[in-house]
Amino acid sequence: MAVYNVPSGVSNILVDIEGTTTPITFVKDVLFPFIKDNIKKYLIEHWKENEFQEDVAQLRKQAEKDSHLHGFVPIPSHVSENDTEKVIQAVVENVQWQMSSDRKTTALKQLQGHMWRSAYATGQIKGEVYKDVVPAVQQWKNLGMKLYIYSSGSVEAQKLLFGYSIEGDLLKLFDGHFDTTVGHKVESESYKNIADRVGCPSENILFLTDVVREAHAAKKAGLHVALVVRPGNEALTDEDKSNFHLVTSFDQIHFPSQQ
Ligand SMILES: CSCCC(=O)C(=O)COP(=O)(O)O
Ligand SMILES: [Mg+2]
Repeated sequence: MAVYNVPSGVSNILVDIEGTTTPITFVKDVLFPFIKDNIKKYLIEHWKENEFQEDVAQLRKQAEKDSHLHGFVPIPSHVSENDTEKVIQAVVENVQWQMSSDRKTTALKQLQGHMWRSAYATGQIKGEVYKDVVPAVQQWKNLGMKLYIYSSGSVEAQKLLFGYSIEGDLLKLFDGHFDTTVGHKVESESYKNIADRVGCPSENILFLTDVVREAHAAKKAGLHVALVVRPGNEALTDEDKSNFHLVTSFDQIHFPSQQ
């Protein structure tokens, strides 16, 4: 795959996680099974905590919006102590249902981030990052680039993945983090919001992602985009390949001062 020569003027880089910095298999085979295996125990242990009650309230609101979807699971109100078991079971089933179709709702992602906290802190899970990521990002930082993460995973989940990574604490590499609270990744408005938040015109931002719909949304907002092709990522059509610059490794991304 060819080198991508980034146009001059780009000073900010926005980076996706799953399929871009990190193998999809890490998310599907490590992070998600942890949630499925531990959800019930977590709900019972954290039921009385304010943070958890807020998570349930958000899941319930999402469930109300989802009532038209096939197989959706409602979460009943918790009126008395007698309801606890019934509500816990509904939350378990709702989370399992959302995860079965890899939904990216903010409510689900917030709960997942909270659940992964102890697994990372105790070393049970370490965030995977492709080998080419850290050296390239360090070079880009040396060139004066600002680096931001934009993932459907909550900001807390992002910080856990990079803070407890197989390459150590990588958080100092990033200037900020965005999740779906800024808008969904397939909507072009989200990229305009990010450009506003970082105080940089869209045309000076490069977005790196594996997902074609995200690439189109960012392009529509005026960002430069490169599609990252990693093992196990979804296959691209010929049209996708002709619409975007493609890279298989971050070291194929060259800035004018490196050329
Ligand atoms: C960084 S949290 C774990 C991954 C995750 O839950 C997710 O939804 C990743 O989506 P992305 O936008 O990074 O492709
Ligand atoms: Mg991705």
